[in-house]
Order: sequence, then C-alpha cells, then structure tokens
Amino acid sequence: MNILVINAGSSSLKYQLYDMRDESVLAKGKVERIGMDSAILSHEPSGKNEVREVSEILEHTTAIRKVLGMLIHPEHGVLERIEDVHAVGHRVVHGGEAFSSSVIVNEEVKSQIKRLFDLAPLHNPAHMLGIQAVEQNLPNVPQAVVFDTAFHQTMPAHAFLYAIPMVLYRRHKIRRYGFHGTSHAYVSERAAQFLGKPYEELKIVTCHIGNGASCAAVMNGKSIDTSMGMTPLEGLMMGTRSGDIDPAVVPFIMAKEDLTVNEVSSMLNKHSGLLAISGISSDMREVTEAMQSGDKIAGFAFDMFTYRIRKYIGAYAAAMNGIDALVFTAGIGENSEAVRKAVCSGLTFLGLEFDDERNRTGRGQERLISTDASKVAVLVIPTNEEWMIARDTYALVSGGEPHGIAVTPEQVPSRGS
Ligand SMILES: Nc1ncnc2c1ncn2[C@@H]1O[C@H](COP(=O)(O)OP(=O)(O)O)[C@@H](O)[C@H]1O
Ligand SMILES: CC(=O)OP(=O)(O)O
Ligand SMILES: [Mg+2]
Repeated sequence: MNILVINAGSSSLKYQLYDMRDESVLAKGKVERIGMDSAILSHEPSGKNEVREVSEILEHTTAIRKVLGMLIHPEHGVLERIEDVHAVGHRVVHGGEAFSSSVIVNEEVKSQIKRLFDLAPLHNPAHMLGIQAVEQNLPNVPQAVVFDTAFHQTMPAHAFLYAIPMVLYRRHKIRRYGFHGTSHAYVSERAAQFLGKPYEELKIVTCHIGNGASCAAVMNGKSIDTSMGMTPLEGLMMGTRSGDIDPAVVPFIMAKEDLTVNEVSSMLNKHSGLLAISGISSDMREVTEAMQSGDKIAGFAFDMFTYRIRKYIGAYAAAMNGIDALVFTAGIGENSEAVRKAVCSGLTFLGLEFDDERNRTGRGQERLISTDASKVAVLVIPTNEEWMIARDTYALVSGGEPHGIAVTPEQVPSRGS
C-alpha cells in the first residue's frame, strides 16, 4: 500500500510517499515560502536527483496540485498513475477535545475540523484545503487525519486550565491544548531510545523550533505541559507570532489603534515575532545572517527569541523537578547551531555542559551535543511527523488501531451544579 502524507504547515507543505510494505520512502519533498513571492518546490524521488522549481505559489491548493503532478512526472515521478496513491494521511493541527487519536476522514470529521478554524486560523483552513484538493484529484482514496493536539491530551487539568471563570471551559472548552504533539511524541521517544533508557522513566524537555515553535515537558512518556495554548499563538516567540503577551495589551491596542478583532488577531499571528522585532524577516536564516554581518537589531531579535526558549526550559525543569534530556528539533532546532548554543548558554545551573564541536558537526543526524559528563543530555533529533502519520493512516485504512493512547482529558474539579 502506498500512502501519501501531507504536512501543511503555516508557511510550508511537506510530503512523503511511503510504500508501507517495507515503510520505505518512495519520494519526499516540500514546498517552502508559500504565500511569499518565490515559492520553492523541492522534490526528492528516491534514488534520483533532487529537482527544484521556483514559482509563485500563493496557497496550499496549488501546492498540492503541483506535488501530485511531480509524483507522476515522466522524468522525476515515482508512480505510473496517480491511482497508485492508495491512501492519504494529513497532519491536522487542532483536534480540540473531540479527537484524542487519529481518525478516517468523513463528513462529520470535516465539519469538526471546520468548527475549529477559529482556534487555529493559520493551520486548520490550510489542512481543509489539502483534504479537499485530494478529494478532487483522488476521488475514492481514503484519507486519515492525525492531530497535533492528541499527544498533549494527557496534561493534568492544573496545566491545561486557564485561571479564568470555569464556566468558559465548560461552555466553550477554552483551555490549553498544545500543538506539535506528533513531533514532541516522536522526538521524546527517539531520545529515550538514543540514550538507551526507558522512556517511562525520563524527564525530557522537547523544543520544536520551526516557523511555529513550542516546548513540551514530557515526563515518564507523557506530555505534562506545553507552551502553546488554546491556539498555536501562546508561548515562545515565533516567525510571525508574538507568543506570550499580557492579555490586557489586546483590548488596549484595539482601543488605541482602533483595530477590529480580526485585525488584532492578524497582527499577533502574522505580523509579530521575529519578523516584527528584526524588521527583516520571519526566516531565522535571514535574521542570523544579518546578525552575523553586524546588524544590531537582528541580533536583538535573535536574543529575544532564544531567551524565551531558555525561560521555558527553566520552567519545565521546575515542573518536573529536573531534566534528564533536552531535545532540539524542527527547522530551526535541527539546523541552527547558533540558536542551540544561545539557548543552552545560561543553563549550566542544571548541570548542563554544552559541547561546541558536537553542536557544529553531524547535521541531519540524531546526535548528542552535550559533553559525556553533562547531567542533562542535549540532543538534536530530526523530527519525523510524516512517518508517524503514515503509520496511523496505514493502521486505520487497514481496519486497525492508531498508535498512541486515546485518552479522555482529566476531569476538572467541580463544586457540583
Ligand atoms: N540552516 C538553518 N539555519 C537557521 N534556521 C533554519 C535553517 N534551515 C531552516 N531554518 C528555519 O526553519 C524555519 C522553518 O521551520 P519548519 O520546521 O520547516 O517550519 P514550519 O513547519 O512551521 O513551516 C524557518 O524559520 C527557517 O529559517
Ligand atoms: C502548530 C504550529 O504552529 O504548526 P507549524 O509549526 O507547522 O506552523
Ligand atoms: Mg512544522
């Protein structure tokens, strides 16, 4: 069975085509800089050379059409006919409390995902476009969805509730959900395997630092806290998202600048973060290059970005009463030696000893970047959300159970009605 996995991020769309007989990857690729003037489609057919195409791709529907075209391309394709795609698995960012494990797409699931648009405005609409584009291009092919929120459903109520009137949780399910769960689950489990220690006995902080960024505290194999909240806006400073902000700032700016709800939401989601502070770009590569050529404001944005990550690591060390392992993953976490070094400087109080040489070498590999004597093992683990999605999609379309634990959220205490 061939399974196409689609991971539509806020600015990128990654895909991998798996042959599930041996879980081999037939082709993979990504479309980057969606919505910017020059999008790049990089397609890597297994055993052949990578192909790159630069064109204007303004939204995800066009991106998926280009990807399907590439899979059956006479020269660069890996399939004879598009019907050789037997199932499609999608990453879906927000599953709310409705979904604590992966499911097959049907009309009801689509309406639930649509109901969650408000809570993940940069993501769920993109996923829906992806699901619809597949329906149009590959009618009758089963599709499954794997939720970013599912892994965090084990959080205790004291971590997922906000200190606002309880009625708002009961009525509207306002709470912390957390995101990037497929990635936090994958890299934390891989970290335990890498260290040769039982996953169920480790305290791990995972830092998924991409265009969207979040940290998670994974204790004894379960997420017990994470930095993103009801939406993927809370927590760390990100490419274009503000992360944590005093909620009083929102009505204040709305009044002073005469902004509507949509305008203020767009400001915090799309015009803040690295982009706003650096005044250069939301892309960490460009900000780092500017900093390294002496741009002081880019350096300031970089420092703010890494300071916030360090603060969360400290918070989660307190939440778990220690850390055994610290894991970096995603676009920035895997590729930016400068970000990893800056985050880890100032964590010596945890007994963490960073190894500069290990940090500089071995790109693309799972590896240790702390010294052998360090009390905290610092690791770089390339994430593999796609493989997790392929595995669940395969299980579901074959009539089996998805991986992971389907949990009911912890009951919130109540004084009765
Ligand atoms: N070599 C690199 N150095 C620094 N940042 C990098 C590097 N390669 C990629 N990135 C950054 O990774 C981010 C995108 O990460 P990614 O995980 O793909 O995000 P998303 O899935 O949210 O679109 C961008 O900010 C990009 O600049
Ligand atoms: C949830 C989220 O922020 O996803 P991404 O990092 O793909 O933008
Ligand atoms: Mg991502």
